[in-house]
Amino acid sequence: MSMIAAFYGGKSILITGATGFMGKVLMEKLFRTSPDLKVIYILVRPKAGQTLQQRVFQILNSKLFEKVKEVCPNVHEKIRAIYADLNQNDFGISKEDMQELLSCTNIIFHCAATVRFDDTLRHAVQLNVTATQQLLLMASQMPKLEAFIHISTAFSNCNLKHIDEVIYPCPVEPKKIIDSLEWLDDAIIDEITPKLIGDRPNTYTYTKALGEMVVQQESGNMNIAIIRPSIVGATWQEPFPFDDTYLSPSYYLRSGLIFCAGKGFLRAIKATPMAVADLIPVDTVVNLTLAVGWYTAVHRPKSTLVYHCTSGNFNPCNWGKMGFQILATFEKIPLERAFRRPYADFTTNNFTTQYRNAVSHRAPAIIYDFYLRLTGRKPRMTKLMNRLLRTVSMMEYFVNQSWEWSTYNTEMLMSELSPEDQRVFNFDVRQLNWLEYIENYVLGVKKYLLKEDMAGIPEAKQHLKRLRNIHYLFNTALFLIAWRLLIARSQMARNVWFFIVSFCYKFLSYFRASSTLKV
Ligand SMILES: CCCCCCCCCCCCCCCCCCCC(=O)SCCNC(=O)CCNC(=O)[C@H](O)C(C)(C)COP(=O)(O)OP(=O)(O)OC[C@H]1O[C@@H](n2cnc3c(N)ncnc32)[C@H](O)[C@@H]1OP(=O)(O)O
Ligand SMILES: NC(=O)C1=CN([C@@H]2O[C@H](COP(=O)(O)OP(=O)(O)OC[C@H]3O[C@@H](n4cnc5c(N)ncnc54)[C@H](OP(=O)(O)O)[C@@H]3O)[C@@H](O)[C@H]2O)C=CC1
Repeated sequence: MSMIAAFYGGKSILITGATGFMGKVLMEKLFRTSPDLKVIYILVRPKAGQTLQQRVFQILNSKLFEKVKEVCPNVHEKIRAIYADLNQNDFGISKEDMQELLSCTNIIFHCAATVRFDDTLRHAVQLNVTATQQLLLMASQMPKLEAFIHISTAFSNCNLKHIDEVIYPCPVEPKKIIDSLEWLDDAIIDEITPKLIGDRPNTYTYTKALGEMVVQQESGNMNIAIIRPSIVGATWQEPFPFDDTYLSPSYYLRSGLIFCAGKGFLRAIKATPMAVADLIPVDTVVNLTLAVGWYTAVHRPKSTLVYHCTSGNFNPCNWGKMGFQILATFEKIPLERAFRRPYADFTTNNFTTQYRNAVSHRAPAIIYDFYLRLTGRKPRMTKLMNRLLRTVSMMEYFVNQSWEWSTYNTEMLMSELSPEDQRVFNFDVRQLNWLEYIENYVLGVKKYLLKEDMAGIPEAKQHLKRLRNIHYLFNTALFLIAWRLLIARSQMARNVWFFIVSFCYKFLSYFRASSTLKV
């Protein structure tokens, strides 16, 4: 019997960010392994014209929850969606709901955040720092609270090369930042943002570091733990390999890029092939999170423990290997109607990157838009390409260096688990087979995101052959035009040309004469 699963039985659990990438997988695992839990409160806001109930309905009816419905048929009765907007004071939660949350909650998993790299400092602080502070204040008034688990990121201290499982101080106190944002106007905030974030690449990593400081400062006598996952990717094993049925900004930077590589939109990136690609499957992160929730509540460590949830030190994979495997999979199972043949050119040089962007990305987009215009359609490729290149430039920081995360606490926790818990809540990434994982990822993009049928593979392969022929034809035509222009202008080029032509002529004459002799 799993001790962790039993621990969550009968518990009232509060999850923020339950509609997000990680939150959904966390909820799914909780229901699947502890169907006798009492209730999961989720703090949700209406979004994209959908009410809270519609959002919950959509989640429960997604493929992700298929297995849950078998083991927990009354799952819809056990989810209690509470209106909450983390940007508002007291999250805009009604008095009755707040009363219920305060008096019943046993465990909190705080997943909500803005994960966008391009968010303004004001918004990122509001969500990743102020909201965390408010939630801790709420938690401190919960008499039945057993553990508060805060999800941070392994990149909160990405300005360091070696990162320990400790909370590092930031030069400016979070409280001072929160206070000053109240009276500073947006233009001034934009101006001081680069100075504040210092050697971090974006507001996301900076505000996640501030969030950790807030957790430390406001922990009081609560049992708190922090989890720092690296780059969270699709599921590895559970509930089934690869799930990406979620709409979230993380999608754009994972499956979105794989999609662009498969379609041939993205053919070159500035990335260091030997740098570690510290991807971690979302089910691994969720398993560790649930194990940490149990350990923190039951063992009540004296201080706030930080757990790194990374793959690099256990089972490293580098960007070169990842790119190669993505391409190898697209060779076997190509996407339908690709724009160009998939190709991955990794370069670390700025000039080559600029050149590649111009020749491999922008020029084909412009030519294609010209074709669309000619055929009376709306051009769209250049806009798409600019957006893609902007995204790729934002990830350059993360794909051109490696970090070293210590994992003492994570390893300690692993050793504390019973063999059954190690199996049910497996977070040992040493068992991960990267080639298989990446292949499933690519397959998932094709099957679940693009909803492409495997029966279309022969046609997709034919299409790639046509693209290759067009590519050869185009390059030959380009070469001949360039050569023709050169011959018209340079005597030396003409001499070389005559030399080649006469050489070929002599060779052919010799070949014809010798074959006549044989006959
Ligand atoms: C040469 C080829 C080589 C092969 C390529 C290899 C690819 C390898 C894949 C591995 C990924 C590598 C990751 C790099 C390192 C990241 C390090 C991360 C560290 C962290 O802690 S990350 C924390 C999480 N944060 C993120 O992951 C990034 C967050 N995302 C963003 O900040 C923004 O998305 C971004 C990147 C700034 C782009 O912004 P924008 O251009 O504004 O686009 P949107 O996000 O608004 O979305 C675009 C568009 O797509 C729609 N969308 C989103 N999800 C889905 C979905 N699941 N299905 C369908 N459509 C989706 C979204 O609604 C938008 O549509 P619109 O109609 O509104 O335009
Ligand atoms: N994805 C990754 O690669 C990594 C993620 N992390 C951390 O993991 C956690 C979860 O990330 P992930 O699931 O990817 O993020 P998502 O963007 O997928 O989900 C964010 C969640 O926060 C909610 N949220 C955002 N703003 C508000 C608001 N104003 N009020 C109420 N809810 C709000 C979203 O709700 P809504 O659906 O309404 O927008 C959504 O449920 C975050 O703390 C992140 O920092 C750490 C490392 C890597």
